[in-house]
Amino acid sequence: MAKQEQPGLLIVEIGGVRGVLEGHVELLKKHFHLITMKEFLKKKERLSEKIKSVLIYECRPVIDRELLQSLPHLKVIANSGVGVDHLDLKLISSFGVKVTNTPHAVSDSTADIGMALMLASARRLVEGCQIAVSPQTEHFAADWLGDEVTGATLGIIGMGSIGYKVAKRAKAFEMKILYHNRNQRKEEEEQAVGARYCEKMEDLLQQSDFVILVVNLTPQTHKLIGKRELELMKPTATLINISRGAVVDHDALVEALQNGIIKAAALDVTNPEPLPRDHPLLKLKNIIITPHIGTATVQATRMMTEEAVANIQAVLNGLPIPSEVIPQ
Ligand SMILES: O=C(O)[C@H](O)CO
Repeated sequence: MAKQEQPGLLIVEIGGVRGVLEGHVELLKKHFHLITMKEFLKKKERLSEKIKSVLIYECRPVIDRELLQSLPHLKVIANSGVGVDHLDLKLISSFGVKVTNTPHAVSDSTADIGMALMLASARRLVEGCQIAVSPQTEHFAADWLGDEVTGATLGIIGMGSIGYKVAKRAKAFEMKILYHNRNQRKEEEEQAVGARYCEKMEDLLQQSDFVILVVNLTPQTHKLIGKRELELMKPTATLINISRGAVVDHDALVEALQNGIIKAAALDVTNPEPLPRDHPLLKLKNIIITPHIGTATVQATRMMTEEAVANIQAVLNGLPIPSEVIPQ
């Protein structure tokens, strides 16, 4: 019997910052015949009929009308990661192509980064580290004190799977938990972690010592946090962003941090990434910025690839899709 040909999976490249991790290639090869974008562009005529799925690794914007037109048998674009703001969902769906993402794989590692940023900011870890390693340091004494998160109020904006994992961690730190969700109250999660729902985001902003952003980037959440929202926050409060940079108005944030409207910020995401090297946010002392490393763990990246494979297989075999993204 002739060996059945593996379905062709188009990926951007292998390795480097845009590519599928080298360590995951074997796993993918078990299920698919891998075709890199470079190979595809060279042999478009021959390969376009063979490709049924595309794997987008992290948030690389490579899907446009021209590519979609050149893949007549494409069934699914599997996004490795939860955020799909880099994809034009309506355009993709108009080609009859499904989009999937990996919300389960990313939730623990991204929630961990949220906690890490909160703790690092509260205890001024980066400044402390600089004192400890500076050649100028003669004795270990900082002329400042940090804050404890125990007993403080954490406001979670966006109680999805990552927001809930943040809440579970915050409960273990004995924090008071508030949350706001645009559409849906999450009563089960509320009870499990003892969180209080704020129907109005304004109430959460006014009451929280730490505000963490865990929403998807959509036209509704673009610049969700601007001058007005920052002014509602306590002057002693810290803003943490682990969602997408564009959820926060950066000019308003610079102003708020410079003028003591809020105490500090800790961002794993900015707009753009990276920020231009002369951006005013990079010059402030009361900010911590990390380079979008929410999912940058061995475990999460592996699970992301596995979850993407499961999604693709479900689409190709006409089975229920574990994580389909439906255009709103
Ligand atoms: O969306 C996600 O899952 C992360 O930000 C990685 O891109």
